[in-house]
Amino acid sequence: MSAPALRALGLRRRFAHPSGDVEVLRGLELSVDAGELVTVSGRSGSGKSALLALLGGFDSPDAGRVLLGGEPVDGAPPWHTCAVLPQALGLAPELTVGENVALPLRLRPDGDKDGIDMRVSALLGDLGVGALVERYPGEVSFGQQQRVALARAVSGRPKVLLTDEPTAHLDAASKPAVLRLLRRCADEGAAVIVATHDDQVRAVADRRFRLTDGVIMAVPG
Ligand SMILES: Nc1ncnc2c1ncn2[C@@H]1O[C@H](COP(=O)(O)OP(=O)(O)OP(=O)(O)O)[C@@H](O)[C@H]1O
Repeated sequence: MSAPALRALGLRRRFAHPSGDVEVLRGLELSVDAGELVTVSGRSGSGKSALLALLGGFDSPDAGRVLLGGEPVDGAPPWHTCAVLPQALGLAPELTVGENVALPLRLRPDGDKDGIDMRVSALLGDLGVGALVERYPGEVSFGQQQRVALARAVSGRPKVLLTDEPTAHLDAASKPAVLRLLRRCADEGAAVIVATHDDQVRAVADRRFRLTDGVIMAVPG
């Protein structure tokens, strides 16, 4: 049997503050298979973003480990292995919208370079921001930037996709396309983990978790 796409084992993370340390994760366990979409909810400050930073290799746990496809994570893996959509988005301001979305495809060692433009316009079109392809991130709204950053995260067909509140700045008309894309990524074989407060995201998930007191628990749909 193949290893889960993503596994977190006994994750602990403590942050030092002058007013007292905060232990955000206290032995957290999580296992997500390829093709699954899971949500992680929890009150503001419960540690969802801290968890995604550990899963994506942008931060190191005080104890425990993260395995991607059975291999230990040591620093941020390449985009086609694990792509992250953080709340801050992280679009490159000096690249156009289209160039940002193309980046993971250009960096993918085994990628079909001929199909890049077509995939970029298809993704941006699906998300309703196709007309923005030649603009720079600073020339589009935050909600539009969020969809561009999602298109960039998924463009390289990552095995694991980590997204932090991907619907937080979207209006009702823009959201269904984002939900469809997250679902499609999982249906095409990615392990998709979404930190969210949004019931509509939870509705399209295969499994739902809640992060409370540093550990994660499954919650019914
Ligand atoms: N780099 C850091 N240094 C110190 N404290 C931190 C750091 N990152 C997070 N924290 C603290 O860890 C806790 C969890 O923060 P985190 O951003 O993970 O919460 P969250 O569940 O994602 O919240 P939200 O739903 O508001 O985005 C908070 O108390 C926060 O202040």
